[in-house]
Order: sequence, then structure tokens, then C-alpha cells
Amino acid sequence: MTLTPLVHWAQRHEEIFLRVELTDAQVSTLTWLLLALLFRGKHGSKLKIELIFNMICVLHLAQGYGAKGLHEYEFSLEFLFPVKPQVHKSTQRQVNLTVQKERRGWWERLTLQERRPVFLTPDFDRWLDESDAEMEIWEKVRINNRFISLKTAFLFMYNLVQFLGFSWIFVNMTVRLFIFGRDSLYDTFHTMSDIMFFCQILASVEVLNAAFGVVRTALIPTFIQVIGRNFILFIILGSLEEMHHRPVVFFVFYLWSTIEIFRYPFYMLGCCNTEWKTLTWLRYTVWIPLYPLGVLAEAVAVIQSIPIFDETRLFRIPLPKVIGTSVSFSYVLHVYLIFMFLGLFINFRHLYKQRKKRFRTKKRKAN
Ligand SMILES: CCCCCCCCCCCCC[C@@H](O)CC(=O)SCCNC(=O)CCNC(=O)[C@H](O)C(C)(C)COP(=O)(O)OP(=O)(O)OC[C@H]1O[C@@H](n2cnc3c(N)ncnc32)[C@H](O)[C@@H]1OP(=O)(O)O
Repeated sequence: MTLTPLVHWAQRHEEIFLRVELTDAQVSTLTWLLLALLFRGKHGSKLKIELIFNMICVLHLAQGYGAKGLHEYEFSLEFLFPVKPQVHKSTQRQVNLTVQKERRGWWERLTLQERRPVFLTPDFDRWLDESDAEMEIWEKVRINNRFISLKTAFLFMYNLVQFLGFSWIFVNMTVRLFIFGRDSLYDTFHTMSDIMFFCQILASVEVLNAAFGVVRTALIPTFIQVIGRNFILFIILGSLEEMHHRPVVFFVFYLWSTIEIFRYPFYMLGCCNTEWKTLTWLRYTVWIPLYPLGVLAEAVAVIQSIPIFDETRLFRIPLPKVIGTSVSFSYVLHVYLIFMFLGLFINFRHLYKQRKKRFRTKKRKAN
């Protein structure tokens, strides 16, 4: 004989919770045979729970320990209003079901029939009345808002620090250029490298932000950008003293900082839900000449460093004894030069798309 298990229920504005009092529940032999015939054995021993017409929840014949001990149990319930087609099921000790309401709201009862079925009881562990459920939502909203404000405060501070760092570099270099003229090109590294090291190490945060979805930005372009710059700064310029006095350092630093003095304040305004049209235009336009020039300056730095790496034998790569002793790091740099232009292509395309997206949305809003 088939019995009906005890079903506990509770609701929130958006979902319904059902807890079926059935432990060690498995699909019954009969249902298993039926399913095996239908699906040719391609199903496990998982319980079969179905939603028919988004209204009727059915638990097909299941074997388990219920109120009357080990038996076969089944039930069906017709909901008061339609629900969404997916049932979230978890079977720990008992069978727990979560069903999303199709329309948000509070139901006066669970079932279409007015009289409560005898096997249905409130789940007092989860039971809330309408106003308590409302309070629960507000609490969630409050926590969510607090998280958003923390995130915004963090991003604002991050962008502010980067803006100050890059502005310091940009203004200093410009003033030095006016005062010392061409001479200033030769000591950029000594005067600016500390702040540049700081800003570029900090920029690694942007890769984490992209990876963990803190901001809506693409991971690969951000990764290329941060790794690419740090490679130039720490490996090519930082590790070779012979490079420190080269004018190419000036061009690399100047091109990097020129874009950042527009990009970071643009993000800062974004954190305050504000926009300054001129700044937006500059952020999404200035990169067009600056990016290829930046890559060109970086490529010149790499090319200039190749003979130095060969001479100083720095970072030579050891090889297995059978092949030889070691190879010069300059081989890596030749490969890197190819990657650079690949990186330029990927990021240029990304920035172009971002620009189009930004100005298209703007135009649509204006219409
Ligand atoms: C296996 C190893 C392989 C290694 C390969 C190495 C290859 C190396 C090639 C390297 C070439 C690099 C050359 C480069 O260094 C040269 C230069 O930089 S020259 C100077 C010119 N440069 C630039 O213009 C690039 C500047 N950088 C960028 O624009 C970004 O870093 C980039 C990732 C390229 C693009 O940015 P993003 O995708 O974030 O675009 P958006 O600005 O439109 O932002 C998208 C949304 O995210 C929000 N966001 C992003 N960051 C923040 C933040 N910090 N704070 C708050 N919000 C942020 C932003 O507001 C957008 O949101 P919404 O759409 O809602 O407005």
C-alpha cells in the first residue's frame, strides 16, 4: 500500500520551502523499473520529483522511513498559484525542496484546494508571517547595501591613490621637462621609479578585481595590461642599471601616466554615480594614439635591453646537460616582442569595443 509522507511547508515572498519527512529515501523498485524502461537505465536512484504545468508538485513513488516506518510513499500538491519550472532538491536527512514563485507575493495558503490536506503542516523551523518575511528581506537589503558601500569605498580609495600616484609622476615629469629640457629625459628612472613601482604593484589589484567580479571588466585585457607593464618596469628597466639613464624610460612613463590621469578619476566619478562628459570622452579616446605609442616605446626598451642581457648574461636560462649549458634571456625577449604586438591587438580591440559600447549607450540615452 502506498502512503503519503508528512510534508512541512513555509514561504517567503519569492519562494516556497517543502520538507518531506522521509529519511533514507530512494526511488522505489516500481518507479525504478518504470524509469529504466523509459530511459534505458540512464538514471540513478535519485528521487523523482516533478512539477506539472508549473502548478502540481509530485513526488513519485519513493521508498524510505516515514511516519509509518519503512514503506513506499508518494504525494502530489496543487499550488495556489503557478511556480517556476525548476525545483531545487537537497536530500540530507530529509527531502528538502525549494520552489520559486512565478510572481513575487504572499500566498494566503499553499494549495489551490481551500481545505488544507491532512499531510501538510507548517514548517515551524522556517515559518515566518508576512511582516517577519518583509523584515528578513529588508535585513538582506541592508546587508547587501552595506557590502556595496564597502566595495564602493574600497574602489574609490584605490582609484584615488592611483590617481594621486600617476598625477604626481605626470606633473613632476612635465615640470622637469620645462625646467631642465632634454636633460630631464635622462634621469626619469631615478626620480620617478619609486612611485611607479608602487602604482604598478598596486595595479595588480585590478587583476583580482576582474577575477573576482568586483568590477565589470574583462580579465584577459586587464591581465595583459598589468603583466605587460610590470614586465617592462621590473625586468627590463628595473633589473638593468644600464637602462636607467635611457630617454626611453621617459617616454614609457609619460605615456603610461598620461592615460591614467584620465582613467582613474573617471572611475572615481563612476563610484559616486557621477559622470563628467569631457572626462568620459578623454578616457575613451586618449588611448587611441597613446596605446600604440606606449607599445612602441616599450618595444624600443625591450630591443635596447637585448644586447645588455647578452653582455651581462643576466637571467640566462639553464638547459639540460645533454643540450648545452644555458641560453641568453634575449631569446625570451624576442618571443616577448611577438606577444607584445598580440597583446596590443587584443587590448586595442577590447578598448575599441568599450568605446563603442559607451558612446552607443550614451547616444541611445540622448534619443
Ligand atoms: C602568458 C603571459 C603573456 C604576457 C603577454 C604580455 C603581452 C604584453 C603586451 C602588453 C601591451 C601593454 C602596453 C601598455 O602597457 C601600454 C600603455 O599602457 S600605453 C598608455 C595607454 N594605455 C591605455 O590606454 C590602457 C589603460 N588601461 C586600461 O584601459 C585597462 O587597464 C584595460 C584593461 C585595458 C581596459 O579597461 P576596462 O576593461 O576596465 O574598461 P572600462 O574602463 O570601460 O571599465 C569597464 C567597467 O569596469 C568598471 N571599472 C573598471 N575598473 C574600475 C575601477 N578601478 N574602479 C571602479 N570601476 C572600475 C568601469 O567603470 C566600467 O563599468 P561600467 O561599464 O559600469 O561603466
